[in-house]
Amino acid sequence: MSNFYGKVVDLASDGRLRHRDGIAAFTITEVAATLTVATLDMIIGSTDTTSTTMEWAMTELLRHPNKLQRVVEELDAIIGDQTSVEESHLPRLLYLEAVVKETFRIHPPAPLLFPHMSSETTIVAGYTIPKNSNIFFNVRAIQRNAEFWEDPLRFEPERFLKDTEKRNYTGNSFHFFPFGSGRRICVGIPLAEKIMMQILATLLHCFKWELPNGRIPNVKEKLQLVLSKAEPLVVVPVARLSNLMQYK
Ligand code: HEM
Repeated sequence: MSNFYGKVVDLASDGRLRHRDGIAAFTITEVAATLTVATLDMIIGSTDTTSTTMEWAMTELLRHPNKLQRVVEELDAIIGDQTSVEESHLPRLLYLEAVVKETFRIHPPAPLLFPHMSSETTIVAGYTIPKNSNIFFNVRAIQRNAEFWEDPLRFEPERFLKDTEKRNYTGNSFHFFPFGSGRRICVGIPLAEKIMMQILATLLHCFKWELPNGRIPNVKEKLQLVLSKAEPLVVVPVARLSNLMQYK
């Protein structure tokens, strides 16, 4: 993934990045080719990951009505029913943020991150990893490991309300890193975070979500490009705001 960023890093690190008047220089062909790849990276990296996580978050909330109720109460307290969700509301939606993080913990869209390669032979926990090995980090297994997480399969957003400094997306905690870590960490984190919060807040603020025949959605997974739901979530939206102008 992301040959553009890789190319810049590689050229810079082995001194091949040309400079003109002190500014890094590329030919027009390099710019066109790398921008195409970078744009594809952005589209592939951003669409399925966010839409899948949205579906998982809704699934978990519908399976846990008391958590859903807490989100709705927070939205009502902070936004009310006379206005729509604005970007300025998002930093105050702390419980919703915890819901998003807990969703990323249990259902990381990229369960093995993206493949990495060892640049030299190294020993980790007594195992020798030869140079040029393909390495996959099983972040899904780590984030469900009972050694690091109490009752790891339970959907419990409250765990992210404590210790918020450590439990963030920076990749500095090796118990929670759905966006990867280090120099190839996802470049879209701020955007992904905002999209998730804005869309989920809007969906849950504007509508009450009902399950056809009251059927509780299951959590069966299917590994495609991302780790998605095996069966799509089917829900029925019902308007819940008294101010109908909000739906125009
Ligand atoms: C739910 C949302 C997202 C998740 C879970 C996610 C996850 C990831 C992961 C796991 C990586 C690889 C990190 C590694 O191997 O260490 C990555 C890389 C990347 N992501 Fe995302 N991503 C998301 C959204 C986005 C968005 C919104 C964009 C762009 C607008 C984006 C663009 C990229 C790019 C360009 C890379 C490659 C960075 C590099 O190789 O240097 N992603 N992402």
